[in-house]
Amino acid sequence: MEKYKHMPDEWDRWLDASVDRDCRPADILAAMVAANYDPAYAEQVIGERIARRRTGLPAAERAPYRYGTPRIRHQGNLIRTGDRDVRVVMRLDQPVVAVLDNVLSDDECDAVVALARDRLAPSATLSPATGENQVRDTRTSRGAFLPEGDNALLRRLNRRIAQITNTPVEHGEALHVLHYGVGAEYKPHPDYFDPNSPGFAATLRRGGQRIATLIVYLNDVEDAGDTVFPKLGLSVVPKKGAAVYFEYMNEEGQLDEATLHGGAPVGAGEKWVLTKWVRQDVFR
Ligand SMILES: O=C(O)CCC(=O)C(=O)O
Ligand SMILES: [Fe+2]
Repeated sequence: MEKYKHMPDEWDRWLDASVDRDCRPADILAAMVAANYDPAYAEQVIGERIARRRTGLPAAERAPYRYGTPRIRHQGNLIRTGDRDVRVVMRLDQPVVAVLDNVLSDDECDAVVALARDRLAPSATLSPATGENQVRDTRTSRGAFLPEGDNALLRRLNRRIAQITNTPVEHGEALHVLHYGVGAEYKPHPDYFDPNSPGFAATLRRGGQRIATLIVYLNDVEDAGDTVFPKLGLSVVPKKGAAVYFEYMNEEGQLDEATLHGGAPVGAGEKWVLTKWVRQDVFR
């Protein structure tokens, strides 16, 4: 039977009551999954409900995001890094999104793919409700973190990306590679962690909130697989060595929901990306 991805009023009231009684998120989730709810859907609504109870405000009633000066800086179309001239192709200011070219050379892209290929594992997502890492149909790619260690290429890329994002290198998480086969996708999501979701407390202690993301395309995709921003009607088409940058936390700690994005299903061929998520503080 098809799993439920919406809730009748009766269940809605049950969920409110369970949250009000401080039931354990894992128990609420287990009850919903036993009643045939889609697990990813259940985690999402439970996380949101707890978050709403803690802030007392639904998302629509919070203060609108205030835009400051974008972190990323360029002169003309140029971002000069220590070892490579990166080009800005497109910039949007609200939300802050930029499309960059010439971020990695073809050889660097191939070398990163070669490094990651044998380390891939099914991509997991962190449950907003329980904080567990789970494999869900919202994310059907395979991925691997690439800790820098003593790898000269990764070290160079981490430094270059820190210069592009104008953030300290220590604030970056380890580089992360994703591989999508035909039909694989990453459904729209924010990259930041809702600070009120109980499942995200542990990761938020490791360097604070995520503030910005750089996604570098490591190959040309035969068909589709765009990075989509559904609230903007924007699709960034993968191009080997190019990248999309976006930022979503300002100095006041507000989070920009307009940066919701996903990896659309790959139509033909395969898609490889390299992601850098940047934290507020030193990431440990
Ligand atoms: O594959 C994409 O285009 C999006 C990847 C993504 O959203 C991420 O790595 O956070
Ligand atoms: Fe993302």
